[in-house]
Amino acid sequence: MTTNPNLLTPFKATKADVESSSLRQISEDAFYVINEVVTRRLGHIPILKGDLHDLPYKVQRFVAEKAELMRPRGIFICDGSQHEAEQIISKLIERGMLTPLAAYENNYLCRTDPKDVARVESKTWMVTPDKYQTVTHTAPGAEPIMGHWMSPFEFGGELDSRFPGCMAGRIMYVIPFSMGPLGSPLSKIGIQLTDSNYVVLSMRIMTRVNPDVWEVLGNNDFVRCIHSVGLPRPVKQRVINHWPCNPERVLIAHRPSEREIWSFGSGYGGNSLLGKKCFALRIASNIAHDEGWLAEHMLIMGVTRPNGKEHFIAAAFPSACGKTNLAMLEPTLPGWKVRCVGDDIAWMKFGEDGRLYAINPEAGFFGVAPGTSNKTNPMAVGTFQKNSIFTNVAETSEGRYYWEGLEDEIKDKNVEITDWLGNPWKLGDATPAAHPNSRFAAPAKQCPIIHPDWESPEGVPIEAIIFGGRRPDGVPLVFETFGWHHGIFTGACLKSETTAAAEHKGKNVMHDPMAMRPFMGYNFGKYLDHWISLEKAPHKVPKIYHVNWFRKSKEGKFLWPGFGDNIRDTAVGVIPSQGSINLDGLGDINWDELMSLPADYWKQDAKEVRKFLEDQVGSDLPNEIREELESQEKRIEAL
Ligand SMILES: Nc1nc2c(ncn2[C@@H]2O[C@H](COP(=O)(O)OP(=O)(O)OP(=O)(O)O)[C@@H](O)[C@H]2O)c(=O)[nH]1
Ligand SMILES: O=C([O-])CC(=O)C(=O)O
Ligand SMILES: [Mn+2]
Repeated sequence: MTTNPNLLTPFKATKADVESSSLRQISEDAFYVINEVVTRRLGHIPILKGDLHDLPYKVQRFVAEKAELMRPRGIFICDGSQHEAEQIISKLIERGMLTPLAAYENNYLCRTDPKDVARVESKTWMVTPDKYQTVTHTAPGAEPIMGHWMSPFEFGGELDSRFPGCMAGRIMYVIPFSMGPLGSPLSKIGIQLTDSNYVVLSMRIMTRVNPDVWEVLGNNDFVRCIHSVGLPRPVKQRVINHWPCNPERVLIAHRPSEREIWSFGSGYGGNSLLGKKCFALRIASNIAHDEGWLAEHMLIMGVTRPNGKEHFIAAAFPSACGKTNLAMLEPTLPGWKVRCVGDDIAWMKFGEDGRLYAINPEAGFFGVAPGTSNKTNPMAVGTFQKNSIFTNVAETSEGRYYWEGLEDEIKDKNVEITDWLGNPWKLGDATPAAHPNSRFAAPAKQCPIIHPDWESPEGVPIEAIIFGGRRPDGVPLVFETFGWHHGIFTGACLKSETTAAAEHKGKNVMHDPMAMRPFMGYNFGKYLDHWISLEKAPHKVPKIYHVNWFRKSKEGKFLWPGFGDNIRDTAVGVIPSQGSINLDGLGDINWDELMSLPADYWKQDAKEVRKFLEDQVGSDLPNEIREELESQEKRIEAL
């Protein structure tokens, strides 16, 4: 394990920190009398499992001070074992929070409170002393969309009104986890405290939870993850579906320089599994900036060509825009093979040989359920046949999961279905059976096409980066960018239709630069500078492409079959000409409509892109990107 010097910086209290009682920490002096302090701080709180005094001192201190703050009825130190999971699962089945899906081995259904179904972007914050560490110098009147800043002072108040006593009557679980293979030079360790059993079970699938973490960690620093469902006992409001949460009081806040995450009020995936978006993207992008690497919202896949040569690709699409599906694609073209390394997050660092190496920091897939079927994504289906948790899907009376897209896989059309809300449901009903953002959490190692090197400590070498989104109009199926700067510019201009992955209503095409808009951990202008700075000797930067599987005809139909057909022969040139992409077996493809560049559309788009960059990145826009903007405008003007 290499030690990140930034993680070792002792806690520096600002004035606001000192004023916030939630942030008060055991002083460095107390460190040396830790046993005594830990014991005093814990007072009467019993340790239900594990021995706190066996853990590294910094962990003891963290656990003790947060237990003193949140006052759980007991502390449970997780070991991540199967036995531990089984104990928790049987308790939750008894309580009615989990339903076994009897048709499979060790698969469970969980229904949340219907108010807690997706990430809450409006309540997700970066807390930095200087506002411009988080957001760019936007034009007057423009509200920054990349990065959501809160001052430490305000944050102190928000914490104090939520966390003291918030775990009363509940157990505080201590989850040691590694993002990335334990001990890899690219991996990082976090400790999550949580009062949610669902989080414990899901973190076991999504990260590496293991007592070896304590040894690898030693006395180094770790990412501090504090999570509470925000409903201390005795509970005053009605708990729906045995899913405690506090939607009115949700807060997901990050202190990047302290490598600390505070999440309150939601039990849902991206808000509560703090290793994922909070750590592996928002905090890690800060660490990556300081250490010269990249933490991105990207899948990682290996594509083997008929000649036997394998190429690794990383691809960034916004939430619910097809990463899981592309990462596990089964090519319809004979002789091609895809193997999956990761489906959501890539940590990438240039190696000494100048190549860009990527690891998947996660250990599982937290994938969108609707639309996933044996027809569209048989490899995902193969992955979640056992040991998986399904959240907010429907179930059949035969003990199977059900969601939109599985209509053709139901053998008995009269089977009884219960929808995600727990109501009887039949095929053809107007309401959806599953929530559109319902998800499966499944261990990556169960994926039939998981890459043999997916846990390789040094990662896999990336040759190409793809950006993409849901663009119903104007944007061709695929194009290659002119080079590193033009590729970054293209990524910065990424747009996509909003989806059910967050609280946005309806389908609006929205900017989602680098597919990172909800996950930006620091100033987006500095982020672009960082990307630009990576092109230097001996780095061999990957080629950058843009794809759009989601273009629609005037009749509103997808022009491209998608899924398994998303891989075709290599395109030569910027936009491939007809005939250069193998379309065998695809039936009627309207090539001209799929690949056209409608001049009016692009002229309009160019104006909008300039306004977006000027408003949103303002004076932080790197010159290199401004130059790309100007050249692109000239090319579009000449269309
Ligand atoms: N038409 C069409 N739909 C697709 C395609 N790929 C994925 N989808 C659908 O888009 C939805 C989301 O796809 P995912 O692959 O789960 O998206 P993701 O990017 O991994 O999403 P996050 O986990 O939210 O980051 C699912 O309903 C898919 O069935 C495609 O090539 N064409
Ligand atoms: O964070 C989540 O809940 C799931 C996810 O991958 C995303 O939204 O991009
Ligand atoms: Mn995602």
